[in-house]
Amino acid sequence: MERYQAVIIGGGSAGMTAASGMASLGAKVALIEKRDSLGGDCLHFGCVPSKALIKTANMSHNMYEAADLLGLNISGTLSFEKVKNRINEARDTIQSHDSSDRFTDMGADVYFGEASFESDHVINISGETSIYADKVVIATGSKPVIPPIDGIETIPYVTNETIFDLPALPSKLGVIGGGTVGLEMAQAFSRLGSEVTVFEGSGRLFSKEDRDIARFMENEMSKELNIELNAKVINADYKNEKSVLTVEQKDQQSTYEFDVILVAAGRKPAIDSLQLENAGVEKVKGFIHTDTSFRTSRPHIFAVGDTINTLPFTHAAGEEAKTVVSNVLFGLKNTLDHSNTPWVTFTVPEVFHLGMTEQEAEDHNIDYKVYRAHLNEVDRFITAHETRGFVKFITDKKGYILGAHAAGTDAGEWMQLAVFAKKNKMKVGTLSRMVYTYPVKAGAVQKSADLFWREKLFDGPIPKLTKNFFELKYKLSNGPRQQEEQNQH
Ligand SMILES: Cc1cc2nc3c(=O)[nH]c(=O)nc-3n(C[C@H](O)[C@H](O)[C@H](O)COP(=O)(O)OP(=O)(O)OC[C@H]3O[C@@H](n4cnc5c(N)ncnc54)[C@H](O)[C@@H]3O)c2cc1C
Ligand SMILES: NC(=O)c1ccc[n+]([C@@H]2O[C@H](COP(=O)([O-])OP(=O)(O)OC[C@H]3O[C@@H](n4cnc5c(N)ncnc54)[C@H](O)[C@@H]3O)[C@@H](O)[C@H]2O)c1
Repeated sequence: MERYQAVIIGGGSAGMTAASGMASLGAKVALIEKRDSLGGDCLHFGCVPSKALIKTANMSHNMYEAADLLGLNISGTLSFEKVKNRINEARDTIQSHDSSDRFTDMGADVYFGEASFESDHVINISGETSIYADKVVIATGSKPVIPPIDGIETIPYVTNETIFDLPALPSKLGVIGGGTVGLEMAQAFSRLGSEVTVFEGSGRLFSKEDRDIARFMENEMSKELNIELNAKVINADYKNEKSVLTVEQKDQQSTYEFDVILVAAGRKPAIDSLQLENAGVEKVKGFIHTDTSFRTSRPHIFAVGDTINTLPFTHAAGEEAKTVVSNVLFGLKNTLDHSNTPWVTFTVPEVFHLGMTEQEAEDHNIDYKVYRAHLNEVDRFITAHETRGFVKFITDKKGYILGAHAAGTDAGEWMQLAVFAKKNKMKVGTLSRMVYTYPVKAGAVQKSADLFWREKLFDGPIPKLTKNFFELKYKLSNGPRQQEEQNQH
């Protein structure tokens, strides 16, 4: 049996990062992936195709909006095949960076097949090969949750794993779940021309966001989508090639008919086929349980990415995998603090999230301050006619950044500044004390940070003191001159 110093299960964002780190340090490493190529959910069915779709949908939407504004005529029908080509081109380009050859060149052995634990040190691959692992990293990601709706199995619903393969643009799309996947997809399809209805079981959208951002975004989304809140889908049926959903809302039942249903009701760790019980790895609430150094209940087995209950994002998975490299190879206990890990929801406007929301500051009884700027005060947004949105910094009473949140065009790009400042324990005022090129979108950060100094300079005792000082100075310099003038007369 081949023996490895580390075996990584799952060739997605986390697994590839861990494998390349360990192989680059010279360890004997195996990477196992159940699909026939590396890249994981992010590349094949997640971030990459969704962001390519969103960009294409926004291009089409903006073109119609511009034509309307500038008096142009646009004719023709959108080719969904061409939309898919753009998605596939993006995916193929990134896939080429994630080829198995790259890992083989680094010295890792790549196995394609489904891994499961035979024992705590022996991993079986598709019932064919078994390999021995001194240490194991589980990085098998997550999969969509299919809610227990009566008849759901009778309708040809899609998930993020199949929506990018639809043969045609649906004219009516129903989305079950108004979370990140649901809203990003719903808006993109709406912007391509589908009529989209989102059914959200809870009473609000953007529930993990700061309340002001969530309220603002809910309003923005309602301009383009039919949003049904507190909506419980209780039945699904397939009639005359249409999916019919029965929805309960405020004790009333209504039926809706769609060409396509997207199920976007959350995700769960993809760990069922691993046979964790053979290795003695414990789970809590369906996630693999780890300590802060990503060790599971078996200290030689580690878990990272979407399999554990941290932040379910590609960049979080990557950082966890980087942290685990030295823990696996050198027995260290490095930890990772996700309080400085941001996330972005790629709707229009985009939503940026870093750290504490105002409600979390309240809940923790923190004496906090809010510095807020609206995009309609920022020249770059005014010139682009993109003034919808705002920035909100939450700080402690001295001005140290606890959280930073924004909604606005490209917020995910220009708010990145806040991550640097927070990670380096800076006060919000520091973001004001640097020169911003005029006019840039990051001017919104400067505008909110300026308020820190404005408050210090103009709301405290300083204006009174300076007023007294200038009055005195004026008197002193004017007194002798007036006397001189009188003497001359
Ligand atoms: C539609 C959508 C859009 C998203 N957009 C973003 C975004 O814009 N930004 C962002 O940060 N995050 C985004 N995410 C989340 C992101 O995709 C995940 O957080 C990230 O992929 C998690 O990485 P991972 O390595 O843990 O899992 P994955 O990338 O899913 O990798 C797990 C790998 O393990 C393999 N595997 C599973 N079981 C086995 C087994 N038994 N044996 C061998 N291999 C196995 C799988 O085939 C897969 O390749 C999005 C998710 C979705 C669904
Ligand atoms: N831009 C990004 O970084 C990005 C994009 C997409 C996904 N993701 C990641 O993927 C994860 C999963 O996304 P998601 O949208 O699938 O999950 P989610 O947890 O964000 O949202 C699921 C939503 O579905 C609702 N829901 C659940 N069951 C329902 C039912 N039966 N009827 C109606 N509503 C129901 C929930 O109330 C929730 O609002 C996210 O947490 C996010 O981390 C990230």
